[in-house]
Amino acid sequence: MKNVAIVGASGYTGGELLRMLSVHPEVEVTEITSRKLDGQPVHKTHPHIRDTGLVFKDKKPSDIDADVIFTATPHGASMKIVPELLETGAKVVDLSGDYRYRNTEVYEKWYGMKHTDKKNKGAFGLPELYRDEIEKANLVSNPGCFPTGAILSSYPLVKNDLVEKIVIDSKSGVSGAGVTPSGTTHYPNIADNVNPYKISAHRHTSEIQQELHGFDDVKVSFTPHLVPVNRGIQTTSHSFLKEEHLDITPDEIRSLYEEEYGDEYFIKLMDEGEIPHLSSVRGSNFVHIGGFEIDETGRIVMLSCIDNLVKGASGQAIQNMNIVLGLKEQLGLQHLGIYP
Ligand SMILES: NC(=O)C1=CN([C@@H]2O[C@H](COP(=O)(O)OP(=O)(O)OC[C@H]3O[C@@H](n4cnc5c(N)ncnc54)[C@H](OP(=O)(O)O)[C@@H]3O)[C@@H](O)[C@H]2O)C=CC1
Ligand SMILES: CC(=O)N[C@@H](CCC(=O)OP(=O)(O)O)C(=O)O
Repeated sequence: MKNVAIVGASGYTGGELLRMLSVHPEVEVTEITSRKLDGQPVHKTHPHIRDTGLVFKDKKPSDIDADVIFTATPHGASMKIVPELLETGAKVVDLSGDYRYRNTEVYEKWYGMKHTDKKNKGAFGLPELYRDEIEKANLVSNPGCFPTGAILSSYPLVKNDLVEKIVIDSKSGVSGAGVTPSGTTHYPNIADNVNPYKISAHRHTSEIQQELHGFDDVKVSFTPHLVPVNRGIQTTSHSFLKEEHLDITPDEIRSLYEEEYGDEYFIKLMDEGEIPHLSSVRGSNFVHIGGFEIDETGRIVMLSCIDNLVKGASGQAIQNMNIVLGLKEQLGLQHLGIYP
């Protein structure tokens, strides 16, 4: 058994890590930290996590003793904590945006703050693309929730150099905004509504661009929307074919996805005409990808659905932990979505 600690365990992704790790056969959560809940039993905050004996502690990072530590903390906070955690000899999986950028200047521009830890570099924790790097890493930087669905559903198109521009439109459940209530997440503003936000400059644009732009300078734009569901991200990507590829067929597009993801346990490609739904992936680490249609203007329409708290955060973080520990990648993550 390996010991696991969760820093910032009072938040939504912390709770989700606890839920999923409770049935993991090879690891045990031994420490959970919170600054404000010091001394409180876990179920007072996460009522579904019972009988663990776990109590929140307000601990200094250097006093945490575990084989793997998840930092489920906001960006800006993680980079202050992670260097000390790495010095304990633990492997760290960070859920924030702090270590996702190969170029910290891009981070500083989009997050509007100085990066205070330029020494430690994280492997980008999207296993379907970077498994080999993750395997060797001491620090894994879990991707953002929107980028996970957006990158995976567009990657085969850019890898094969087919498109010149991608316009990504995503709808997110409200748990994506974290545990702290705000005006934006207030029930009357959310219910019966669809709220576009940060319509041309959401920070995840830069993360998606980092992963997709490198291929022949494809132009990537992104707009998120809040929808009245607790969990899930539905993404529709409009990719515009290059002039020289206008004769490609939907079947040929599908074959590229089958080639890329055929062996990927967590990626399910929908049948022809089948639309992926949030209700099929909720609570699971699966990504459902569909679409594969091309309209008269040469626009490929791709669709993806994930659970933002699972494949978009804590599930993917556990997938990364499994890889780092040399365990079977699916351990503790095999359960299906809770349809309907
Ligand atoms: N929610 C989601 O769907 C996703 C979230 N993420 C990222 O994962 C991370 C955690 O997200 P989420 O669980 O939703 O966030 P929450 O806001 O729900 O929880 C974060 C927790 O971090 C602790 N915290 C806040 N500030 C600090 C600080 N300065 N130092 C130490 N601890 C601090 C708080 O605990 P306390 O006050 O008790 O100490 C808080 O409960 C964030 O970086 C987020 O951007 C990534 C993908 C998806
Ligand atoms: C619905 C909602 O508010 N979602 C968050 C993104 C989720 C997230 O946590 O992103 P990082 O890990 O990159 O911080 C947002 O748009 O800021």
